[in-house]
Amino acid sequence: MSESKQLHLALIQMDITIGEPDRNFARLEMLLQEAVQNDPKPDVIVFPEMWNTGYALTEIQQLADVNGERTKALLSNFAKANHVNIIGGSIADKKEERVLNTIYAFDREGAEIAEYSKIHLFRLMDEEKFLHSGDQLGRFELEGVRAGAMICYDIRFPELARKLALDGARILFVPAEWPHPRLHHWRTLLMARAIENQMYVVSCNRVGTSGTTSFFGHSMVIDPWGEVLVEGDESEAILHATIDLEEVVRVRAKIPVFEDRRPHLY
Ligand SMILES: NC(=O)CCC(=O)C(=O)O
Repeated sequence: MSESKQLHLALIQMDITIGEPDRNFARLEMLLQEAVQNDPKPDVIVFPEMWNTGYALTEIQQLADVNGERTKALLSNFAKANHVNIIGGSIADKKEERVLNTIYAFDREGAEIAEYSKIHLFRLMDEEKFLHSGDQLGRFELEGVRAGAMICYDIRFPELARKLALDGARILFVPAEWPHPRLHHWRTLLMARAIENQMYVVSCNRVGTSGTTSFFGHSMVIDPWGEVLVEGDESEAILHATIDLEEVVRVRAKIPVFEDRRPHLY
């Protein structure tokens, strides 16, 4: 029987004010302080996609965080001061003249453990007109366990999640700004990624509205058997769940999907 490896998670399902990074930084700092007051204290905190600017794409060149410096300073300092891992949602960050949609993650000592820029840009929200796509996978180690990161629209690409799982990921983080009317797609795709890869999926979606677009939250933690451990509604909230990463090993032993694959046929 394997030992358990528990992690307490906090998902900050926040509203985002479009085009106002100062307000969003202030709001996030307040919610981070609230998240670490929970009993049990979280081991990992996660938040949504593009939380610094929202989809202010026509002004994104001016608003994006240059080299992610402001974001990295806040998240690294907070992680170290509170001895907590942070999977920092994603931000609009500017590298030279290019704006990307990037996750920065930090360990309990405040050291950067991951940087992943969204690979698949979402045309329905004009991302491809204003953003550049990343060209690296979101692979990293969290508390000695392999983990993966994808951003929002990326979850429509099962090959990407499978690649991360084949590389050993036991937990997949998914920050998002996923709006109505596609709640059914959001829930089904996240559950499929968890069940088919027999891994934890930790998704954090924003709430609130931007113009005529309304974001539904429904952040979820899904276990490797496909059970939903926690799910938000449409209001701002900090969601908590405790996971046991050894459950991935148990589920993979019960139905050995990874041993039964026959990739030479497909
Ligand atoms: N921000 C996004 O990538 C949104 C993706 C989305 O809404 C979808 O349906 O896919």
